[in-house]
Amino acid sequence: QFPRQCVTPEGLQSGTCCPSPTGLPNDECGSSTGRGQCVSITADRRPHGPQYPHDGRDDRERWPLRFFNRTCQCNGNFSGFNCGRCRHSLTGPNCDQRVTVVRRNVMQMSADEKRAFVDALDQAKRTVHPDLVICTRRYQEIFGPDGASVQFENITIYNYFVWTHYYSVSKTYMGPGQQSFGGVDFSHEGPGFVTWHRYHLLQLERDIYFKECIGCSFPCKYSDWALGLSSFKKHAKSIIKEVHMTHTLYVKFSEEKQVNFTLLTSALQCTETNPIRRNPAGNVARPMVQRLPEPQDVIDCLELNTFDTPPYYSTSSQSFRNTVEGYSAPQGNYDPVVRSLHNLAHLFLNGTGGQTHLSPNDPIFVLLHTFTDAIFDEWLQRHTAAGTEVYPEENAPIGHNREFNMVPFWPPIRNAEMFVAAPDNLGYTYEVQWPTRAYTISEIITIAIVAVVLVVAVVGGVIGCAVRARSYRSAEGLEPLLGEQFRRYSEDERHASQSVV
Ligand SMILES: O=C(O)c1cc2cc(O)c(O)cc2[nH]1
Ligand SMILES: [Cu+2]
Repeated sequence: QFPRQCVTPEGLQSGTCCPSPTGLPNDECGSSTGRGQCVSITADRRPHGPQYPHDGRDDRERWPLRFFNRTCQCNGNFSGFNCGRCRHSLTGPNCDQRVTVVRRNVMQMSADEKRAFVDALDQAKRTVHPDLVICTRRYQEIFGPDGASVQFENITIYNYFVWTHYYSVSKTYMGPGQQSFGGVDFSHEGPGFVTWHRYHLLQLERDIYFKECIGCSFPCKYSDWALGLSSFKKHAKSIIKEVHMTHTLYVKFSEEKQVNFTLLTSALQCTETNPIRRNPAGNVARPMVQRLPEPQDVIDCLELNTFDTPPYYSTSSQSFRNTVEGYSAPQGNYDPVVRSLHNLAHLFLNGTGGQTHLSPNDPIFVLLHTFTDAIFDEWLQRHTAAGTEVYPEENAPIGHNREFNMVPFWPPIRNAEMFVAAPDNLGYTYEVQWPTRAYTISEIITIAIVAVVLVVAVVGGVIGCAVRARSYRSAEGLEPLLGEQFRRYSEDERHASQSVV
């Protein structure tokens, strides 16, 4: 989560992480070429919700101040931990060329395209992250006994994707012999769910194409998990087939053993032991999660106009966020036994993909979350007036306030920065055919009545005209012509006027 250059004992003691993109002296954050400068980090101070009552205990509070308090602030179109990259949607040596990538349905890709996608993920599983390393201890323990070493490790690009999710959901360590506190989640059960997972995917996309070049991209793919189980047999392009596609990946991944992180002691232990498990058909003991969401669920959820509602938690009702996350019914009403949309898609997998601390290990996570992000983006676009002010500024669960820096990303990035329509601001669009609402019975009846009335009116009008035209034509033979009438009238008038004179 921090740049390799910054995690030296001196770097951590100084609290400053402002590397140079060129490696030259006096060029922190590329300041010599005007790319950026080193500044103090601001972290959200607003109150968080009551779910987390242990302030002061967790390294992730007011992220990332426990580790660093100075970072690069990049100018103009530059971005990245050392201002050596471009902002999302820009590319080129001067970051002045716009790029937009299209995130497509994995089922509509050719076999070659699918293979390229799988290979890219597979390579990400084996390639060490070029910039970032992870801490394997709590802050208190990161300095070795000699003070000259620190506890950080290299990690591969895909495993970094797994680890960031794990770190964001892990429990708060409460001290030796004490049970960890589980009522904390920096990426789920709050408004930050959509913004956190959006950045998570963007970061994977960028890391896979870490050597930025014009025309290079690795757009995430999605799978439409809202096809519904009933559609499985009907749809040749069903999610089951796509599950098979990722099974290839699954085999490759399992050969290398999976990362399984467990917080057993104070240390963040990481062991690559378990294979990915996925067993949708074996969900028999859990009838509630034996189905997938239906297209109608997506339609209903997109019709919720309020982004989030107090308490901005997994108990919120009539909240678009809590509905797409899947803690309320698709129509928005909270029900503790309901699992819908995104959560239902996770739980349906019945295995690795259904457990928050492990789920990104299964690469289907990328497809699942890309579709979730597509729904979020569609909501943002349908609610174009939804500026960041509709995102709660305070009293959301810890980590979820609008200005909170999302844990554990580096450089610091606030929830608000991801609450923007992707095509204009983040350089990607979705190719999705959104389902449309079927008419209700009463609407069908209304439409039928209106149609009948219209037909009657039109037919009546036509008949009326025809009758009138006919009677007019038949009267033509009896009545004098207008010219004649006029002539006779004029003659009468002339006689009258002559008699007056
Ligand atoms: O129980 C749930 O609703 C549930 C499981 C699960 C796993 C996961 O990785 C998520 O991101 C969410 C989630 N919800
Ligand atoms: Cu998820």
